[in-house]
Amino acid sequence: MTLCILQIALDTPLNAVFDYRWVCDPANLPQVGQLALVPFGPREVVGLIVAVGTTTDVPEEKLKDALAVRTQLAPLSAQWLALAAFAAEYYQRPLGEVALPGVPKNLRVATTVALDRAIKKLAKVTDTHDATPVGMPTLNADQQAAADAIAGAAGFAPILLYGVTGSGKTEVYLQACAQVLAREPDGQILILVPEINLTPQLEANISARFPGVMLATLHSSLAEGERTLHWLAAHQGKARIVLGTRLAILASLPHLKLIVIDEEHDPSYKQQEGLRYSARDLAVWRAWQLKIPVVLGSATPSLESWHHAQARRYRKLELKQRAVSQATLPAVKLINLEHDKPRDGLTQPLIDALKLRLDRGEQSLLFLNRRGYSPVICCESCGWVSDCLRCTAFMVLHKGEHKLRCHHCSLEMRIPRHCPTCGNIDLQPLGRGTQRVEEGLQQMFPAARILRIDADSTRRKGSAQEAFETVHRGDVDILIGTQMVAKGHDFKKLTLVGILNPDTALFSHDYRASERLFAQLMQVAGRAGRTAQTEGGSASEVLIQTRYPEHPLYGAVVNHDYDRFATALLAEREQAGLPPFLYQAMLRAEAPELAKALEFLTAARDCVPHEGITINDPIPMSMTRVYNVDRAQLLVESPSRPALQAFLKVWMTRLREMKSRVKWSLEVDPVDI
Ligand SMILES: Nc1ncnc2c1ncn2[C@@H]1O[C@H](COP(=O)(O)OP(=O)(O)OP(=O)(O)O)[C@@H](O)[C@H]1O
Ligand SMILES: [Zn+2]
Repeated sequence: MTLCILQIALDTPLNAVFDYRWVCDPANLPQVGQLALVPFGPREVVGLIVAVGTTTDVPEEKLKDALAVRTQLAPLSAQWLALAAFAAEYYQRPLGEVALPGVPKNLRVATTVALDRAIKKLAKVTDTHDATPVGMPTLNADQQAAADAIAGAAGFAPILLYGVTGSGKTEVYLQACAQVLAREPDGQILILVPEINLTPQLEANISARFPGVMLATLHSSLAEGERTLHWLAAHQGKARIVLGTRLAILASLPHLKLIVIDEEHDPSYKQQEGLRYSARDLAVWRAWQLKIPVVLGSATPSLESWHHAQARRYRKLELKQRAVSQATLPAVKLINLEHDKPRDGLTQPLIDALKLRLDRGEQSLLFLNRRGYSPVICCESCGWVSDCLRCTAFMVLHKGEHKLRCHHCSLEMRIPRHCPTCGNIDLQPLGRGTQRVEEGLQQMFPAARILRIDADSTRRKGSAQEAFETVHRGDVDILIGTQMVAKGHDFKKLTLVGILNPDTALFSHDYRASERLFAQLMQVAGRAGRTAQTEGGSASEVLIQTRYPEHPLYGAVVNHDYDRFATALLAEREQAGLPPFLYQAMLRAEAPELAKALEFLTAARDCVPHEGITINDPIPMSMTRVYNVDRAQLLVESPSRPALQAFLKVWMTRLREMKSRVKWSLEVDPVDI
């Protein structure tokens, strides 16, 4: 028997790896990348073996024995470990906190029942290795050129697939996949989409196209058993295509040959808690590491990717036209709310346009990025408003449920019968959310089939998919929804899009707000007119209700002019010294009192020398209080990424040593400022 010392990474905030003793047959030495069960405090936890040695600094009497090594599972590859190590270092988190959550929960428990079951189940799947595509449509010349360029790219090749909405980017991905799978008999492909809701549509497409290929999906709403099975299928190389949301970027894919990120501009690729990573950025790093192509697809690329393409670090492939012949981009019109006063939130031109679609049996989409009935209720006699008791936010009226609800801390209360301050019984809803628009529409068009899709209407598992299927079947006349309906979906009968209240984002303090608003409007507008105009049917159009029709952002949407808008925004950013010309990190602190959070950040600001790094003053976050804690932030900036990284490393060590009771976190490349 041989005694070895296993160095193990565990999912804990402690920035360290832990040594354990393991006695085994020398023919069966544990390997780096294997999972092991170990005692940790009072618990038994599964960790990841990152080194196997013979010595340790831990005194003999303190050294504990590992309990088991999961030999039935092939080790995670050195490349996967390098990806986790990179993410840990770049985002300044302990390795274990990055690596272990990437492994399904079922494999991180004391028993191996679930693991053994999944292994057995997968052993029965026979892989035909037949990647012959079925029913591949003939691509247009631009699509074909793009697909060939992607499939033909050698080595590390970041590619921006810039194609207008409805230009058939999906077909380009599938065609490129077909070529890669045919060429690489074991090759695997990773396709990322920003929203779970987009997976069923694409999953169906991929399965129909490649019936002989095993497809695995990875997203947060899988049941644990399924997740284990799919993760394992990817890890064993059996799943040749893996389709997932951002978390899939950390999947183990031993034969990865191509990564596709659809709607690469989408903010959902950024994880906003725990390990605050950008799946898009990690994808580019992973492609670089493996020397493979990575495709970033969008009609409205992020300014970061656009900037890389302009500087020729990314290759730009363009699809200028809609894929379906005679389908054209919709005409975008601005309706000035100063002249056309809305009734139930809808102006007359929009009401007329809706009527026309109803008469012709076509679909319309109304987009309003605000759920609930109204964002606040108020008392007109004393000025009381429905503030949340725990947050700097209003409680939103949910009329159907007779409730006020805070969208930040989920506090709920019954709608007061009279004003809590002055007793006035006439409390008024102020402003309009999707439920209120839905109610108005029902009164206006009693015979129409109206469907609302937002986080409230799709709470039940599977209900979002059902709702989208109803729209695809054509059983809906007017669809009203939040950003959930804005992206990616290919609604074939839709000829009208109405955009109800986009102005608020024009005046945000966040410099990214206009980039986001522009992308969102272009995306939602892009849901209209994706098939050819039928005889006697309507030309597709988009009506935007605004108080600022002269704003250049709307002008760019009217002209479908991403190029000019992006170029102007980039020039502004360069002049103002903002990303992507500058690198940032945000330190956030939260405490029961704002003063404590600010005090911590002030101490943090001064605790290490920071030449070449700008550290701004600590400020309260714009929504200061959430769930009874006050939050403040400190922005750190540098024109050099390596300089910022070097500083962060020293700074984080120092901050951990401070052992402050204030809860704090760091976000590298923050997206919400
Ligand atoms: N070569 C082709 N011939 C005919 N139809 C096509 C072709 N390529 C794509 N299509 C069809 O065009 C429509 C739009 O394609 P797709 O949804 O891939 O667009 P997209 O570029 O991803 O758009 P978006 O950015 O808006 O999501 C789909 O209905 C698709 O089936
Ligand atoms: Zn609240």
